[in-house]
Amino acid sequence: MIRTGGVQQIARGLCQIMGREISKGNFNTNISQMTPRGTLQLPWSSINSVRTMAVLPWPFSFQPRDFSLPNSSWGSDMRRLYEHYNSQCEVETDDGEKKWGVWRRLPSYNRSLKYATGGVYLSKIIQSKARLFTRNIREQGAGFEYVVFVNKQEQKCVCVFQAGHLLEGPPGHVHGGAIATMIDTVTGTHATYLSGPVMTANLNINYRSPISLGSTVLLTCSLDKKEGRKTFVSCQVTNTDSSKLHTEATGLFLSITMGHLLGG
Ligand SMILES: CCCCCCCCCCCCCCCC(=O)SCCNC(=O)CCNC(=O)[C@H](O)C(C)(C)COP(=O)(O)OP(=O)(O)OC[C@H]1O[C@@H](n2cnc3c(N)ncnc32)[C@H](O)[C@@H]1OP(=O)(O)O
Repeated sequence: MIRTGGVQQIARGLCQIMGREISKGNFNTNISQMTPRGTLQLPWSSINSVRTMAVLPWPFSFQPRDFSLPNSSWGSDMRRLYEHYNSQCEVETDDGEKKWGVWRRLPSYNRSLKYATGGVYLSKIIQSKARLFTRNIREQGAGFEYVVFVNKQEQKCVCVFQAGHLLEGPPGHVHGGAIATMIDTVTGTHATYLSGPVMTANLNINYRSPISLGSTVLLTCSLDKKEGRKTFVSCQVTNTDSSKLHTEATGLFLSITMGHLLGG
């Protein structure tokens, strides 16, 4: 149920972007409802008093850049693994129809919900400058280059991650905080995919072997269990053929309402 004015504002804002209207009702999106073209199928059937609701564009900004698509900074490992999973995202049936495959590539933008106020600190001026932490470095290849694919059947996801030169920790190697950031991002995205909006409550990380700066690694996440509002996810960071373990982690994610994000 919509509980706060802020949530209603978001719902209205999203609908206004799309030139549609909503008066009241539920607003609980799940990124598993994204369609092949990166649009989002909102659960409009659960919204009362809604006029013409159908498939709406992903509610970030107008024609946002999708950072999960290949760019010229991607090395051969990054491209090869992207192709490996991307080729399994869509399959062609005997009668030539395109259908989802076992994997889905999740689009990635530099701003999540545009209308989140973030409480009193995120003024309208600051809000317009807010950016997703992992997507805030303009230079391609300098920071976090990554793409996430999810496999709903197996309730797992993989992230292909190429660590840029601005992520240095120990000389020539990736900073532990940058690795933790990627683990939080990918496990959090996976938990959101499985359970809807969540926040990280607990993250345990063991660093087993350093990651060379500029190299590409795989983050593989799987669902351990779901208990009420709790989603438990584990994650392994390995080299590209999974023969070497770099990092392993477990995370607890708690389902939240949109009001929790808005401070409402
Ligand atoms: C949204 C739309 C998405 C759109 C798609 C966009 C995709 C774009 C990708 C970006 C992906 C980035 C992903 C980053 C994700 C973050 O980094 S989130 C930021 C870091 N996390 C935070 O700031 C969270 C801060 N903490 C909190 O807000 C609150 O503590 C929480 C986590 C919401 C929980 O509070 P609460 O809801 O009041 O829950 P509470 O009643 O305290 O506890 C409920 C249960 O959980 C247990 N629990 C709570 N905390 C813990 C804990 N730390 N350890 C163990 N148990 C715990 C309690 O013991 C309790 O258990 P039971 O007694 O029920 O068995």
